[in-house]
Amino acid sequence: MLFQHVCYAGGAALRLAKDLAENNAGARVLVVCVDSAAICFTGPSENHMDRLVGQAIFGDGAATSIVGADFNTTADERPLFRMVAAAQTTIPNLTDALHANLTEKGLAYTLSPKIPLHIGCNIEKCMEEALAPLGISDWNSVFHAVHPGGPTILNQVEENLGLEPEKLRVSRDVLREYGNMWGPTVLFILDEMRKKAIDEGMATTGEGLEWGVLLAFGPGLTVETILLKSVAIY
Ligand SMILES: CC(C)(COP(=O)(O)OP(=O)(O)OC[C@H]1O[C@@H](n2cnc3c(N)ncnc32)[C@H](O)[C@@H]1OP(=O)(O)O)[C@@H](O)C(=O)NCCC(=O)NCCSC(=O)CC(=O)O
Repeated sequence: MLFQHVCYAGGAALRLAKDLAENNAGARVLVVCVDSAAICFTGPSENHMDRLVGQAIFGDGAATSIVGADFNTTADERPLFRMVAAAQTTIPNLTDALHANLTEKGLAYTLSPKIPLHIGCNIEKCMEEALAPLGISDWNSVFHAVHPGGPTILNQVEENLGLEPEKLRVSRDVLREYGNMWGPTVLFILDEMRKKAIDEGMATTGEGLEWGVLLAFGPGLTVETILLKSVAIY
């Protein structure tokens, strides 16, 4: 069980499930990702404006996913995305930017106003590490499932990667509809993305594209990066 992983839990759980599935022939791993922002609810404090920010954007969420390797078409199994590679990176010297401590009063967190900038400055390196083996350097040629830590974080990712506005539409839609649900958020985004692809008659689950990335951020600052391959929609 992974617990208290907060915002990058969805990426970490998928990465771990991928390892388990690939190393246990025939295994199907049920990922259950649940977070409740109630654990960090506090009254307003002039000394902790960041907690007001969290209370404004955080939401409760739960999502599940089944992860397997060597899927079985005869059993009517239909994969939605393939996780080709997964990595966790810690951006150095930023342990104070975002941290959460379990206390008697619940989860007490600190959000530096500079989190969006820190993520923005480091995001391209994560993209390069994930996509260089495929020779991809045009970030608009892939689909993006980006954890929407807040609107400014998405703006920074968009700006630093030179993304067209449409690229983060699903991340923005999920943030607007449900809030930042911490770990489950990226699973909501993958689900919305493949539903949107079906509704809009696209060729693949990844907005009609072949390759994509899942990016989840959290305390550390930690970045979970998963290289995804979409699946054709028939
Ligand atoms: C909170 C916002 C939605 C507000 O956006 P707006 O465009 O309305 O306004 P803004 O960014 O100019 O900020 C308005 C005022 O709030 C202040 N302000 C913003 N963030 C603050 C923070 N963390 N602590 C204290 N003050 C803060 C600004 O300095 C500014 O003050 P003044 O008016 O005095 O100039 C945005 O700033 C945002 O998306 N921030 C990122 C939130 C975040 O940290 N998410 C990570 C959650 S954890 C997570 O999900 C994991 C992860 O992502 O790593």
